[in-house]
Amino acid sequence: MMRVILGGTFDPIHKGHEEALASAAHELGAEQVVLLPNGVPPHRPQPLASTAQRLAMVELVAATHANWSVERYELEQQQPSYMVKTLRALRQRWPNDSLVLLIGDDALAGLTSWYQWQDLLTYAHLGILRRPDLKQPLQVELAEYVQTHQVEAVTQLQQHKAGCIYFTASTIHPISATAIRASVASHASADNLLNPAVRAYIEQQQLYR
Ligand SMILES: Nc1ncnc2c1ncn2[C@@H]1O[C@H](COP(=O)(O)OP(=O)(O)OP(=O)(O)O)[C@@H](O)[C@H]1O
Ligand SMILES: O=C(O)c1ccc[n+]([C@@H]2O[C@H](COP(=O)([O-])O)[C@@H](O)[C@H]2O)c1
Repeated sequence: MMRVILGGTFDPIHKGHEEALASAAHELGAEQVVLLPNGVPPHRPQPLASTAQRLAMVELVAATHANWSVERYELEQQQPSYMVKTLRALRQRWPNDSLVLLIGDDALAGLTSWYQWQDLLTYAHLGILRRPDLKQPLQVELAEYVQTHQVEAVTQLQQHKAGCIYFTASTIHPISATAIRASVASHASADNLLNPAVRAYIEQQQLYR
């Protein structure tokens, strides 16, 4: 069985996340889709919404798709959310599954700053979502690493449980949570960028105003 995982701050979760995830899951033939909200993001300012609110929004989105679930592991930890530690824990829980961690290619460009980044592939594959406007070349060490582990066929992700890097066909829509928070704060409409259930929740909780 294959599980695709998208980790994020989700402040809030938006259609960019939702559509990229649905399309990548379809392309890879994944049976399960896992949304992984982080607890204490190690690498960025802390979220505006509370942990409970971010979790509620992610759960509203998961509920609108068959086979999508929310993984609370990082929310239950007191320490910063280091992905390698999370994947190690998820690997113990799902020893026989193919696990594919999806990240944007902007995140890939910064991968060497992640805690123990070279161990990520011990526990999962990396599936890369492409940002068409990003033409930033990878630094040499990372480019070589990618070349060593890159596979061209989805079947290789299905046949192995971890260890491969695969560039998905799904591209990143130019939607960001930062822009959505700014729109809500200035009373501009972000309606078509959000799942309707999340839109209603933000309104009801008076978030980002
Ligand atoms: N529009 C998008 N399409 C596809 N993937 C996205 C999009 N926006 C973010 N992602 C990916 O989703 C993951 C989690 O993103 P995150 O929660 O930080 O959202 P964000 O919109 O980038 O937030 P912020 O603007 O607050 O930084 C990352 O791997 C990121 O590359
Ligand atoms: O493990 C790390 O060191 C690490 C460093 C940066 C980001 N992450 C995780 O990567 C995912 C995407 O993060 P972002 O906000 O950089 O798009 C999210 O789940 C973060 O918690 C993880």
